[in-house]
Amino acid sequence: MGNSAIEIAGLRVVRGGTRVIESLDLTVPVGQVVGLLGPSGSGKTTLMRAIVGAQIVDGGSVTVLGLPAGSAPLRRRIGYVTQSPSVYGDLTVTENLRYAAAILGVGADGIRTALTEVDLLDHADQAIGTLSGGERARVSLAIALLGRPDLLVLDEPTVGLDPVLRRDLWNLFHRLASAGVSLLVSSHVMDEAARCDRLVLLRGGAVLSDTTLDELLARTGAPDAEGAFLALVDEAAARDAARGAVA
Ligand SMILES: Nc1ncnc2c1ncn2[C@@H]1O[C@H](COP(=O)(O)OP(=O)(O)OP(=O)(O)O)[C@@H](O)[C@H]1O
Repeated sequence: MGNSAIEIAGLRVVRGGTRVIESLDLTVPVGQVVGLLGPSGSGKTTLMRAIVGAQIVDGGSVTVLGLPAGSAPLRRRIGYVTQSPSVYGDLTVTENLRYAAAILGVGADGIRTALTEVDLLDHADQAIGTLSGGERARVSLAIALLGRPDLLVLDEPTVGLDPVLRRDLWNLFHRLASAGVSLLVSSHVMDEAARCDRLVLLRGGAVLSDTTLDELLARTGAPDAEGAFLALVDEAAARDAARGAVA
């Protein structure tokens, strides 16, 4: 697997007859927090689905932890949190974790560790339906952490969270990365870019840029990630227009 958690070459995805991703190449290094940023509809969720093996792909290769995406041995090694996580509202936090833990063969200690990591021990016996949105989001993350995954794929995990919780979660992501976990975290909140080791900017199903925030700011001369992203979008649109003029 070398130093890459994810290697994607020439990925092509068609959904509902629409070409959503066209020839996408991407490398996600091991032990880093990589942000996947881009406007609504740019293909973030589709790309994540392809990485976790939940998306039929039409071409290219997706290699995850050295294995083809979707391989059975990867199931335990990847933690995936979707935008609408499925937890059982009438069960308690612990009961939900116990259910997932039984599938993964994880014991009571593992449940306690996961709850501690997301700071939910105080809510362990509370029914999911009575939790706040932020608490519920952390239950999903705790479930994803249960199998001690090598790769975490998190689809907008901080949506709707207050600034304190968002900061705490990003601190947790970096603690996990320091322990060797690789994280791919999508967001369309550009101020979260500053918290990532690397940034992948998507537009129209293609990678517009894959670099560090510092390099991105230096390259575009923009004051922040949002400005840099807009500069790159304008640059790409100008290129598209020039190509159209030649054709
Ligand atoms: N089943 C489908 N049929 C047709 N088009 C689809 C289907 N699923 C997704 N798409 C289209 O694929 C594109 C990418 O969707 P995707 O959910 O990956 O974007 P996203 O970047 O995650 O968006 P958001 O930030 O809003 O969650 C969108 O234009 C969407 O409308």
